[in-house]
Amino acid sequence: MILDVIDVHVRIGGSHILQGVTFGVRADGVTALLGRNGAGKTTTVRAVLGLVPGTGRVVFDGADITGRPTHTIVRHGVGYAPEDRGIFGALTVAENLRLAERDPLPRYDLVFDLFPELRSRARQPAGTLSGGQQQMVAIGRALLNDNRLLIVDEPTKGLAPLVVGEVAEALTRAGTATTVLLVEQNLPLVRRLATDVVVLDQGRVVHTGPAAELLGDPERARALLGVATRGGRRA
Ligand SMILES: Nc1ncnc2c1ncn2[C@@H]1O[C@H](COP(=O)(O)OP(=O)(O)OP(=O)(O)O)[C@@H](O)[C@H]1O
Repeated sequence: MILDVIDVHVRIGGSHILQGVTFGVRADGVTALLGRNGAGKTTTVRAVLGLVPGTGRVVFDGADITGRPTHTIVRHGVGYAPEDRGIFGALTVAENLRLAERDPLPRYDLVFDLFPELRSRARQPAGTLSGGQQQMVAIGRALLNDNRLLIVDEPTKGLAPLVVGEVAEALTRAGTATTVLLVEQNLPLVRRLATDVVVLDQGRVVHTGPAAELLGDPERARALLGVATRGGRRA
C-alpha cells in the first residue's frame, strides 16, 4: 500500500464527521473514494493532507505522516487537485505551472508529454480555458513535482458531459505516471478509470474492494451509493 489511513476520526464544531476511517490505497492503480453527498470524502482527503485536525494514523509510502504539517506532507510526494481546481484565472497556463514548481527539476517533459495542450496554450490566461483544460492545469501542476500519489477531488463536478470525457482522458494519462486517489460521484467515470473502490457512508468505510466487483453488482452499488450503476446517471 502506498497510503494507509488507520482509524481516523475528525470532529469539527460539535460534529463527529469521520468516525474511524480505515483503508489502504494500492500503488500503481486508481482508487476511487465514493459515497453519497456529505459522506465524508472531502474531509478524508483533507485529513490525509493535514488540512483538518484529527486522530488516528496516516502512513504514506512507509512514513508516518500523522499530525505533520501540510507542507511536509506534500513534500513527501503527495499532489492535490482540489475540488475547485485552485487555478489562478488571471495568470497564464505557464505561470500557473511555474507557481507549482517545488522540486529542483520540475518534470515539464512529462507534463507536456501527457498534456500537449498545456504547451500550446502556455501563454493563455487560465481563466479562459474550458473546465476540462483547467483540470489538466490542476493535474499538470501536481505532476510537475515527483509525487507518488495524486489526490483529485471531484474533477468532473459541474462539467458538461463532453468535457467529462476530456477529464477522463487527462486522468487516464495521469494514472500512467502516478498512483491516483480519486474522489468522484460520476460512476461511469469510476467504471472507466478505477481499479479499486472505497465507499464511505456517514463518516465510516462501508465497503472496499475491486472497482469491477462493486460496479458489476448493481444492487450492492445501489444499496451503498443510492444510485444506479448503469445509464450514465450522476449520483
Ligand atoms: N468545516 C465544517 N464545519 C462543519 N461541518 C462540516 C465541515 N466540513 C464538512 N462538514 C460536514 O461533514 C460532513 C462530510 O462532509 P464532506 O465534505 O467531507 O463530505 P463529502 O462526502 O465530500 O460530500 P460532497 O460529495 O457533498 O462533497 C457533511 O455533513 C458536512 O456538512
